[in-house]
Amino acid sequence: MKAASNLSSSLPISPSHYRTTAVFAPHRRIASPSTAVGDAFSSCRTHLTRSPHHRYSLKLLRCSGNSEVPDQEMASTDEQDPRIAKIAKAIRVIPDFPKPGILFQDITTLLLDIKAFRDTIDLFVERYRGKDISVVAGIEARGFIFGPPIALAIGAKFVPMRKPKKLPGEVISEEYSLEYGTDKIEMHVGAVEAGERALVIDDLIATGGTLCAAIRLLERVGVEVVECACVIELQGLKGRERLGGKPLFVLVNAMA
Ligand SMILES: O=P(O)(O)OC[C@H]1O[C@H](OP(=O)(O)OP(=O)(O)O)[C@H](O)[C@@H]1O
Ligand SMILES: Nc1ncnc2[nH]cnc12
Repeated sequence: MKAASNLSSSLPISPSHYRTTAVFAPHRRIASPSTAVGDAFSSCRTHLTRSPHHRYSLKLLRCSGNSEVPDQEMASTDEQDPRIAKIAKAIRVIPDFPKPGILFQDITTLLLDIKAFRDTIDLFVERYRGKDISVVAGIEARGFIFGPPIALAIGAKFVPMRKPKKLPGEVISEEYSLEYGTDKIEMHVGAVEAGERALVIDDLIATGGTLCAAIRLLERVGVEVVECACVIELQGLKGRERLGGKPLFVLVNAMA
């Protein structure tokens, strides 16, 4: 198998696409967020800039719930979890896929890098273990890759949230808007019970429409969505703002 470090060095991208941002939990409290869960889960955002020569420089942003204190230089990089940079580096960026103008964040290369993949799961597990979460709801398709190992590790069940007409049993569905038109996600009736605490997981947040629909679907049946978690957040699309104040935890920030 090709070494992970070589995967990203062969990326067909121009230097202007190399800027990536990593967000991580340094396991300490920073600011006091307004949401109960935000206090327990306050997180720290680092901006990680990859030069054409694959060197990284780091800047720290403070982040609590959905609000940030922008651009504080880090005094030192000691607080940076070293796993984050390697995860960011293992994600391949393909320009003009699936259509011109889209910078596609390809997590399949992260899955080839055993250490980076394991670190990705571990970072989420470290954050959510012991938080009384009984449901990990994963969004089709790439949320199915990250959700199950997290669910098993924290002792929660995994509930797939699927595209329409894929689930064989009785479903409830929630529609959401796309750039052009609408889409739907569905969940089996009876998969969750009112009063359960859920984590919603996906690989990536772009406009936030998908996560927003997942939150609505779970809340309609009385489930408390504790937090949403993604490996990647596309900056500039304001997906976070669509989550109605629900906390969002991401590992890597990338350019849309
Ligand atoms: O924040 P949003 O604008 O809603 O976009 C994010 C969603 O888009 C991607 O899935 P996609 O719809 O491409 O489906 P796939 O995972 O089945 O390929 C991604 O995996 C998220 O689920
Ligand atoms: N730029 C992107 N890369 C990967 N998945 C996406 N889903 C929506 N936008 C995406």
